[in-house]
Amino acid sequence: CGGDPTHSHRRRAPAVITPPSRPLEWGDINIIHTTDTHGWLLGHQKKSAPEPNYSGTLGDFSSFVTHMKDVALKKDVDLLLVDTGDLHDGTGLTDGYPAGGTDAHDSDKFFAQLPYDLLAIGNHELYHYEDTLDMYKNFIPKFKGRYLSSNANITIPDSGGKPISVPVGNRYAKFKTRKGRKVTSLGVIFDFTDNDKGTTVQKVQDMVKEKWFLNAIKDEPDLFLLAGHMPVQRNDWPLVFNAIRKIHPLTPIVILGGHSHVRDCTQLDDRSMSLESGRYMETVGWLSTKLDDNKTKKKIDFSRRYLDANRITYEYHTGLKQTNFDTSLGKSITVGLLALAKKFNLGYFYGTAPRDYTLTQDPYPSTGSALSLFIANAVPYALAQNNPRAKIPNFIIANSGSQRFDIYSGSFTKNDLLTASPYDDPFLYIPDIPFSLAKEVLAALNKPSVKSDRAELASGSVNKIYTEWLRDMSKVKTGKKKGASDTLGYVTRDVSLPCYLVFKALTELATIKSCPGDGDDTPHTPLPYFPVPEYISSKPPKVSDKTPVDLVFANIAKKPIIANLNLLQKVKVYTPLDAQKYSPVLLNEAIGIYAKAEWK
Ligand SMILES: Nc1ccn([C@@H]2O[C@H](COP(=O)(O)O)[C@@H](O)[C@H]2O)c(=O)n1
Repeated sequence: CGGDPTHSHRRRAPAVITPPSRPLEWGDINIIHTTDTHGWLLGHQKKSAPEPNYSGTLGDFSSFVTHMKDVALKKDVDLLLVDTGDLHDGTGLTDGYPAGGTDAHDSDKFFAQLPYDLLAIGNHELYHYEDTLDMYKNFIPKFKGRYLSSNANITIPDSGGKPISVPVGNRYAKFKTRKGRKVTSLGVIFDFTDNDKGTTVQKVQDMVKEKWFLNAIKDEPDLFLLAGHMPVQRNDWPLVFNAIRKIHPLTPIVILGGHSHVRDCTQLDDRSMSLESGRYMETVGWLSTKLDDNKTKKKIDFSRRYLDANRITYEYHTGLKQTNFDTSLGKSITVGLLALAKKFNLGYFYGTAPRDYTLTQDPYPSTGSALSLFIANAVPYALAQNNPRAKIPNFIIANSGSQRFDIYSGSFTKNDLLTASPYDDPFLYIPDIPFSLAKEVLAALNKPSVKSDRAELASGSVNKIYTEWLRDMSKVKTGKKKGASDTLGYVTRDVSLPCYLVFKALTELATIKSCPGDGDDTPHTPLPYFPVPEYISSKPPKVSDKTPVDLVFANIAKKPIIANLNLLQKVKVYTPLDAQKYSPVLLNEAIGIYAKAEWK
């Protein structure tokens, strides 16, 4: 396709699903891993490639897990199911609830029907206090001590009404597998700072000094199973890993990470493996290990695989067919999710999208860019409706991370709107900003900074890790023979970069080794990729640099915008109180309002 964004036959490719290339390798302990599911529980429903690769529903996944448990029984080995967070925010099933409801309250009931052995909290469980409270009261108790939040707390009233801060889930779990192996588990989240009032996140570097932590890791299990919402590269895993290694130099350690939405695998040493399994129910992770007697430093045998989440994959690995694959639980989960979609009116029709709009397969800005559609067309249109300030020139800034998924040509529904743009954030404005200053703020926000990896993650630029992964992938030559029919999809190279440098115990530098061999279960041809800035803006108004404009921005960008306004001028000190509500229209309504008017 030569990078030509208008030449889009690649996106209209027929919806074929390539089967896996080879059977899974089973060990003594085997793990199925999900992460960052973000409400994609009915799977990816669009017909354009690569969406059919990810078309399995949570019901299909449930049937898969049931059959895999049977295979494990026959092989007489252990099989564990683990999730590492971010169940909220991402589709109509989580975000399309009627007024007065709570995000993911209904979809979580389906998730809880799966036999998860271990779960960890994600940052999307902490953006809104009411979501965390709902998890605390209604979801977490269903997992009987296996939902972990080692460093995340919620404040609730005690029996006398006094506020107390308690772990949202459990700090750690110790359990025995079916085969009687002892497992010690933690559930750690990165140093997240955008959490809501009434929730707290303790820095990982402080958590590892806590008495409860040192007590929890004191006795040697057969396996340390560390689940956490934290990328397996460029983050704080080495802090937890090193604390354990100090006491247990030979015990196998498996790390299951998340948050940056990539497929990734690293090894912190020869007796450990760290796996991250993508996002949005696109990927199901597989990790297996053959244990030894923990007497020598020799390499432990690990394998890992990234499965495309579809029925062809599930049937292939369970040796079943269309006709005998579905379990009654699996079927009832899918039927229940479809009923929820109906109840939330997710088929509500806004208009017909005239083409595909993508986040990274088209350049920004361009007519095919979903970011351009949002910030240059939809937001200015939606915010101008019934707005007394509409005649005052404005410059609108949003974080590109606020847009979460592509829009495909054809029917554009409430579910499509919420997958593309799920956040119900308000737009704020600061009046009388000279236009030249407004432009400087945007430039400053997008300036590459020399932030530490930890600060980068805390500031939400995890999107950068994901897009860098897409960029690296788009350069991979798959070596496909002419005429071969690899479909579009992820082409993971865990060895794509020699090694990332990470901070080890905050002082020493250490290298992290990528996992050997090919991780993808199904071969693909990579998608085209174009870079995106972290912040995007509306088209500049046709005014002079001195003209005062309304600087309008998405609520989540308030802190960095005010900080930059104060860095770039000294006439006035801006505070959060200077930011006022610009319009009753919320971020997740803008494209719908535009589509209703423009996409007949
Ligand atoms: N209300 C919100 C919450 C988050 N964002 C943006 O989402 C990105 C983080 O999502 P992950 O799934 O990667 O954790 C990040 O770009 C946040 O700024 C938002 O825009 N509004």
